[in-house]
Amino acid sequence: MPETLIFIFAFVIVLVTGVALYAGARRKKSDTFRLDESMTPVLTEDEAQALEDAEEEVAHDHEPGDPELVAPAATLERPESVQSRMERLRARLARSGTMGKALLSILSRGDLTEDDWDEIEETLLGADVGLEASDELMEKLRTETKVRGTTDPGVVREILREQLLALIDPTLDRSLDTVPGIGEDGNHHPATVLVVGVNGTGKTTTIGKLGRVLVAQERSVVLGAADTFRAAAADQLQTWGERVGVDVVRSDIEGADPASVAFEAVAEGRRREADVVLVDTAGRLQNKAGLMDELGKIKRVMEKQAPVREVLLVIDATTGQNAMSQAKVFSEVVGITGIVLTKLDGTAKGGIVINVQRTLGVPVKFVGLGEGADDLAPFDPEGFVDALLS
Ligand SMILES: Nc1nc2c(ncn2[C@@H]2O[C@H](COP(=O)(O)OP(=O)(O)OP(=O)(O)O)[C@@H](O)[C@H]2O)c(=O)[nH]1
Repeated sequence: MPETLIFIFAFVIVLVTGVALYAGARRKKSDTFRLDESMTPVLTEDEAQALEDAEEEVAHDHEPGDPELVAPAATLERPESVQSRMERLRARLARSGTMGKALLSILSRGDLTEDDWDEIEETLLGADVGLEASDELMEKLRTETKVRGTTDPGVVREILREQLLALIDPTLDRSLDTVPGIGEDGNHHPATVLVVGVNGTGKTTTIGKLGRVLVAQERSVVLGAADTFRAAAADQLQTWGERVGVDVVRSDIEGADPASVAFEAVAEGRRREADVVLVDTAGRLQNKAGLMDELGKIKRVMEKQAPVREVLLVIDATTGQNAMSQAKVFSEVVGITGIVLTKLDGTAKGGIVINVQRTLGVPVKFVGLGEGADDLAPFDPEGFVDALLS
């Protein structure tokens, strides 16, 4: 009899545990849960004060429409490795390089006349290299071709390669700082990346693609949809996240405070000890003061949680001079640490790489080379120059 009782008791325990585990697993797979007080980590006194200040600043009330965390769906894609995408995208880079081939053909004529040099200048300006960099390059080419005194295509190619590479500066640090750290308070600080730029340049797409690069490198990522100006931008970001299992912090209210979403995204990154938090922004160029207020507030509020390690400016390579003036405004309102040049697949004006770097004094770190999910690659100066001259 006691054996029967023990058996019934054990059976009931197994049954109850099984039901609890099943319910937990279901919740994990499909819940979209709202951030609430119970998820706030234990904080030091200073930190609690800092969070309180930040929360005041973003009028953080946890009302309907406040930022919420959206978990990804179950079926995941495997993003392409960085090495493989660089090999695949090399041919697309060559399309932006008609400039290289045109220069080679003029320089190989030998005994260049002033008309030939005018043609070289036109080619450089036409490829968006910019006046200052074009003058500098022509000066170097004049000297080098004279010193080496040859029209041998191999030597001319070598001279042009050296000089283009010098202008792009292979010594610049093009890495993206994505290593998390521990703050002075002893808490986990994810590496946070703020992405800015004019609407339509490809910010949301770039964040989605960048998330995939990081997932391919086995980093844990949280996305923040702080482009609350356009509701579809958050949906778009969520779709990118869902494809590779990355969570998105977003608000359902169009026009919600973007700083509040950015704050919650970094807070969530801290809570789950994520490696990287990528934050999307709206970047309407209504006026410089408005932009400065908005981006300044977003950055300030994020920094209450963890230092903003990178501010990436996304520029559309097909918009030429317009892109340059937008870039200047953004770099004046928020310190830029790197440039992402998108749509390089859609232009023959690859010279903009040189122009934008010189104008802003920060390196191009990534290039967008198509609308495909893995059509983003780290910028490699040597590969770029070789593609221009191939
Ligand atoms: N060909 C090509 N298209 C790109 C590239 N990057 C982005 N796009 C396209 O550019 C368009 C705009 O991209 P979004 O990511 O929505 O731009 P956004 O800057 O976030 O725009 P807002 O949300 O309005 O601020 C989309 O159709 C993208 O597919 C690229 O490298 N090459």
